[in-house]
Amino acid sequence: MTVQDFETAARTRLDPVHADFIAGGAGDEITVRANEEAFRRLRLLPRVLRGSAVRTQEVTVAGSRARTPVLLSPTAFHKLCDEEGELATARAAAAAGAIMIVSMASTVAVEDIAEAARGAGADGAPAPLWFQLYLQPDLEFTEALVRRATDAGCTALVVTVDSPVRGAHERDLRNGFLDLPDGLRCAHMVDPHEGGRVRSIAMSPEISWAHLDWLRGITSLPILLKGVLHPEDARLAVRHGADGLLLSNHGGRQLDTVPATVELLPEIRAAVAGRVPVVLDGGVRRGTDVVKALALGASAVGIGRPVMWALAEGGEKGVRRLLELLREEVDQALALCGACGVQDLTPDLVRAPAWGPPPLPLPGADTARPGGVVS
Ligand SMILES: Cc1cc2nc3c(=O)[nH]c(=O)nc-3n(C[C@H](O)[C@H](O)[C@H](O)COP(=O)(O)O)c2cc1C
Ligand SMILES: CCCCC(=O)C(=O)O
Repeated sequence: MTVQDFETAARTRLDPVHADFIAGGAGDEITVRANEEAFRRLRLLPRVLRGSAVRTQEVTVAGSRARTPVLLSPTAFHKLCDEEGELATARAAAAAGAIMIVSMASTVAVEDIAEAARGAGADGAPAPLWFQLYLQPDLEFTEALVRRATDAGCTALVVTVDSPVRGAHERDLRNGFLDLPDGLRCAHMVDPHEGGRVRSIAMSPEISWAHLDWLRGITSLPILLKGVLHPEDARLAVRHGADGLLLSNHGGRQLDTVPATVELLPEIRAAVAGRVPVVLDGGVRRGTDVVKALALGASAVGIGRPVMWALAEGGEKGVRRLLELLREEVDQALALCGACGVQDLTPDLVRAPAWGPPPLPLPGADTARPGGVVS
């Protein structure tokens, strides 16, 4: 019945160590909880008598058209949840017309995921696939991977920039979950030049804006930055040619105690001033969460853990059901808000507690947003 039900069901099927890997976050998991709590604290203020009989959920983000504003954020290791792994996920996403962001740490290669998605797209239309990248200090390797994703038909790159080092996942440390089980590997990290040796993904503190400039120079695909939280970095991202932001705190898995993403959305939107789309992920569990984020200016929202739970609970069918459920809930919320589609969702439909920017103005920041009503 609900997105949260998938977690309960999945836990009866998953190795508890793997369930902890999925559910867990960094440190005290303060940010993990904050993401969901922030959505619960927001209130919707609907409009009436607007004639909202015909409703659509279509969106276009960074040039990719989708039948739903809910996209699949990149999550690693789908074969922990289902034998078919990312193939099952891709078929379900394609059937729903949802954008799937393939993780660089996927257990199936992007070429095979693309083929599965092509076979399952509704109305013969290819479902958009994006590719998530951790920029590797080995630029030759990174460039080869970008080519692979491009040749496989991915229509955007999502560069994760919140991981100069890996977050401290204490559940995994306690459980001794430090490596993939035998037989599973990161499909993109197998090096054909080195006899099939599997490289590890480097989370590298040396990565800087210069690397982004380099990436901008080698690809014409749209580039979205995932994990920008500071408004000044949002401005810098635009200046460095980013085509969009995925406003994310990695589901609370990197720096603990950062704010909930939906709390930051108005500030980040103000910083980019409409120049690039902002997608949000973190804690989206209900159709009303989707509507709140869209009303506050997100172009789409991503879900991470729910996809893993649904995959563990019912494979491809599970993920299909998850996406259907969210479609139904979003449709219901749109109707009740008097909206025919995403374009009708405006900030006045949301009442927010007084979050607001820090007490001292940021240099150059737009500080004209008082607490209270978001407008
Ligand atoms: C099990 C798991 C694996 C993840 N793997 C990746 C990854 O490979 N790359 C990445 O950029 N983000 C990764 N993330 C973060 C997600 O893309 C996303 O930001 C987060 O899960 C959204 O929050 P939610 O789980 O509350 O929906 C992962 C998250 C989880 C839970
Ligand atoms: C190298 C795997 C990265 C997975 C990840 O990003 C996460 O677990 O949050």
